[in-house]
Amino acid sequence: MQLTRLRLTDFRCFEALEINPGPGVNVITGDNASGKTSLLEALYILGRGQSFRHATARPAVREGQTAFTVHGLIRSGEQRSRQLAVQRDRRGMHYRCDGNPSTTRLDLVNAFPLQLIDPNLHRLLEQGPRYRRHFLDWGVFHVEQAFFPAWHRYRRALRQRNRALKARWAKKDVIAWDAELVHNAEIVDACRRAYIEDIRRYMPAQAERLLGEATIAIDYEPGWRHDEGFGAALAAGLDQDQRMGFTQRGPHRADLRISVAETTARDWVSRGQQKVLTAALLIVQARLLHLRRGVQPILLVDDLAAELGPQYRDGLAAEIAALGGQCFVTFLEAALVPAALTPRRLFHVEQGRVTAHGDDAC
Ligand SMILES: Nc1ncnc2c1ncn2[C@@H]1O[C@H](COP(=O)(O)OP(=O)(O)OP(=O)(O)O)[C@@H](O)[C@H]1O
Repeated sequence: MQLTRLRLTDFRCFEALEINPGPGVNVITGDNASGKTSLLEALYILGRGQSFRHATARPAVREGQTAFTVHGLIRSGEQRSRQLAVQRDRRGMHYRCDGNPSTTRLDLVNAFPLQLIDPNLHRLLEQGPRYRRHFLDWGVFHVEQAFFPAWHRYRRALRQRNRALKARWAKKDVIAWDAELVHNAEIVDACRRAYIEDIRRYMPAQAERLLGEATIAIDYEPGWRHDEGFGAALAAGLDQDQRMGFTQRGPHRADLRISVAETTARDWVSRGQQKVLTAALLIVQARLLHLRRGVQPILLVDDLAAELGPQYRDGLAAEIAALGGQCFVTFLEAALVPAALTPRRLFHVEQGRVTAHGDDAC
């Protein structure tokens, strides 16, 4: 998988920009506030249909304008290139794949799998379960075919059940959704378990290489008590659900407990180590996607050098390079780029303009 062209219009500090990234390592350099993270944000929007900086992509519209567009040309193996486009205007987000409007951002997610390693990575370990579910489900979505349809049906049934609970409908109207919930929850749960098994298989070696510590435990909490089936858990929680007005158990409450040397990761490791541990998890996900689907996701790495000493920085750089896929890595200046990430193409950003250097740079 390779992004061969990126075109931006009125995106943050970029009025109009076109770059042709190279196949392997693409390094983006520039002073503070020059636009490096904005470039990664544009790529992220192309692959996820949303920003990683804000809840909405609206702040990314260039000041004084009403809309931005991000266009990308993607080449995947021998297949023909695909064109992806995202526009944000006053009415909201619009997605196009190969010129056809798309009502959901899932077409982008499918067509352009990408992972982000940024200075906020530690949230995965430190903050609420939402971040860990997001991490888990990105991988499960790409690798386990049965996951998404079941997850979609589960969420639809959950919305209906919660509506019935909120409106204080009779018990029979609430439990009318339980069979649909249980059927789909079991599929979602089985997909997540299978995926976690794969992560557990590859994580110790990855963590050993990056952190010098292989005793990593990843415990999966499905969202209800392990010793009972989901149907029984829903029945047991019905009275409480009625009091609270929503469904409290289920795969929508799943979480991961990540421990290092038998201590919860967020208590064990420094900020730098948290960054490396989380990066190790994302790198394992990228490897799994390649192994299981033959797809090399694109890696976006913002400010690799932040909070990392030379040992971790060089180790992480070597692992990113060893993945062999396309990556975009930002640095304040070229002198800070670790040897392992010698770029195929280097983009220098200055005041909303980009100059390219490297093989066939244009
Ligand atoms: N909607 C917008 N319209 C115009 N300019 C914007 C908009 N949003 C942000 N900017 C400007 O774009 C510039 C790029 O910011 P960005 O965060 O991408 O820089 P950076 O190179 O990653 O910096 P750092 O190294 O400090 O993280 C900043 O000067 C910012 O003020």
